[in-house]
Amino acid sequence: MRCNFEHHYLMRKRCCFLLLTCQLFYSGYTLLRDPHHNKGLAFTDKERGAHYLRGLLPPTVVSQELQVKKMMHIIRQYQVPLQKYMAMMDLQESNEKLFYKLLIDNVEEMLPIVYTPTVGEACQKYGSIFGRPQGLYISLKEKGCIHEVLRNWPEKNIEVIVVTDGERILGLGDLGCQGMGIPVGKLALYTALGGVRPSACLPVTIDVGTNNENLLNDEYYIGLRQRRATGQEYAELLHEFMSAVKQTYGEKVLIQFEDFANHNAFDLLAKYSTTHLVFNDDIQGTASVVLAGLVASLKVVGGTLADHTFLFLGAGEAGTGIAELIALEISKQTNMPVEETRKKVWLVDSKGLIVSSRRESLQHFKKPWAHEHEPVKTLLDAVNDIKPTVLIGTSGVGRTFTKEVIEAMASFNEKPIILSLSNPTSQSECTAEEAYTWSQGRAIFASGSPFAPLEYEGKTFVPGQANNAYIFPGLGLGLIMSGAIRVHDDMLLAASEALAAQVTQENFDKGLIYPPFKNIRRISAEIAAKVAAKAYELGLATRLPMPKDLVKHAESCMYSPAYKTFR
Ligand SMILES: NC(=O)C1=CN([C@@H]2O[C@H](COP(=O)(O)OP(=O)(O)OC[C@H]3O[C@@H](n4cnc5c(N)ncnc54)[C@H](OP(=O)(O)O)[C@@H]3O)[C@@H](O)[C@H]2O)C=CC1
Ligand SMILES: CC(=O)C(=O)O
Ligand SMILES: [Mg+2]
Repeated sequence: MRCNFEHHYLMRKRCCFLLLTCQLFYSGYTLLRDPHHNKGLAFTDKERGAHYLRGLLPPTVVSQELQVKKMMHIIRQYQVPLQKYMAMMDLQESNEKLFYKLLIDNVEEMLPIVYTPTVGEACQKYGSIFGRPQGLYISLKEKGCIHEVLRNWPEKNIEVIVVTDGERILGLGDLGCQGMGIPVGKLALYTALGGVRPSACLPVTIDVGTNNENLLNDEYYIGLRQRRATGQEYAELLHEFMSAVKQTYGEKVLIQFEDFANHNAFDLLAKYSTTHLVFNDDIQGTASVVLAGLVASLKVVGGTLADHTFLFLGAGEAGTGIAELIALEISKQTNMPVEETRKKVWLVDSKGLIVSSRRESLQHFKKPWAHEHEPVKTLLDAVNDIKPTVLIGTSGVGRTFTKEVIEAMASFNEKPIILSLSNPTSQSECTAEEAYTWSQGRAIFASGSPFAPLEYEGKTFVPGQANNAYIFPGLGLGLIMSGAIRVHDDMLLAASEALAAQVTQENFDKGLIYPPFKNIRRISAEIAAKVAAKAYELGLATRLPMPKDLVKHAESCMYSPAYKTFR
């Protein structure tokens, strides 16, 4: 479809006029239906009088706290997590401040609803539960006019974009256009966990089709009904998008690539990391959070990172991204070249252990991990041969850490470190219960999606959540507040260090290697401060001069969900 520029110009003029008239008569019924300003029953009598709300609300006036309490009561009555998700999305669309207040005040309870695992189910069923559209859909139909499409978005001062093409949604595969739930969910966390203003956040889904036959045959599917565009057609659409974003929002807008398939993810990151403020959360955010957990766990297992041996199940974005950051950190600590430190890390993919005899047929991101070793087919054999101290699941395939695998880990490690990172819960390589039971309570365990605390032989274990949600909100805030123009690996290391430093003895005593999410805003401020400091140190910051107290500055930048008083 071609864009008619003249028509678009006239439409924009009309919109500006409407906007002005909206501002002039921004009251009454319209005000109640504007999610950014609506306060529902919390409008005071004075506000009701001044803004033509009399009679549009029942007479009682309640506090925001009571509204949160009532909403939580309603949400807790839903038995099905997807119903809770839909209630939350309705709230976000009707009263944004109440949505964020509720999410911030009940973060541990609500994170599994707006994020993994429930967001995965929401994406699978997005077509059926689709109500009001959230985010911006850029499909092949928009080719040639993406710049104009971006201008249709109501907010102009965008600071963060989370973009997916829906091809690898969590461990659920290709969900096409229905992947939109992921950018929407991630950006809700940017605000709730990192304090970035909601109006500065833009969720985007690039729709180039889907290869998911079920969706193509689903009458409720909301995306393009065609197989995925690839090659030049794909690259051109992505390039137009990346250029249009920079043209529209400037070079300081942060673009987070999320849940792209690995055959595009690495290339997109390499291509745009020198021209845009961009990072890939699955490769880099995940690496930073896992490194933090590993550094923290050294306090329990002892030794340095270099004393450990790491084995991954899954050698894609998450696996090789984490592997590289571990190797980089060991290299920094030991002054050994990274080519040497990589030898501490082994990866298994769907064909077995990655070894030198497979080098020729390996994708480029696996080649650095093809060490000298006999071919090994199964994970169990790899565990028995390599004898890792740390086992990390990034395969996207559930229940692949079998009893035999975990028992083997526990047979040569006093405290085996076992991380099942794959999401959602159904794809986790093992459950918390399996990790603790099969290791006789000795495993140090964390998972990508949350597991409830459990008892084993009279002791309560609290499984931690190793999820990039600890990192990207603080990382993003640090980049934004320093006006950074590029993401550098040292910023990921700084974020990791800041997170590891937040784990307390009390957390360790419960078996945690991450601090609880209830303190996440303070943690994000610490991460943001360290990231911003690194941006200034590297000469990549543009907001000068550097504030004296970066943690305080980060806190002062954070969005507050408290209602404002209207005159
Ligand atoms: N906790 C967190 O914060 C995060 C978790 N994740 C999760 O990690 C998982 C993987 O994501 P990502 O790395 O991006 O995906 P990729 O598709 O890039 O990589 C998956 C890897 O797993 C391998 N694999 C698949 N099936 C098997 C199997 N049966 N046995 C051994 N290896 C297998 C693939 O092998 P091959 O290359 O041979 O096909 C590939 O190397 C997802 O479930 C995702 O949700 C991702 C990011 C963050
Ligand atoms: C957490 C995340 O980014 C993923 O599972 O893809
Ligand atoms: Mg992801």
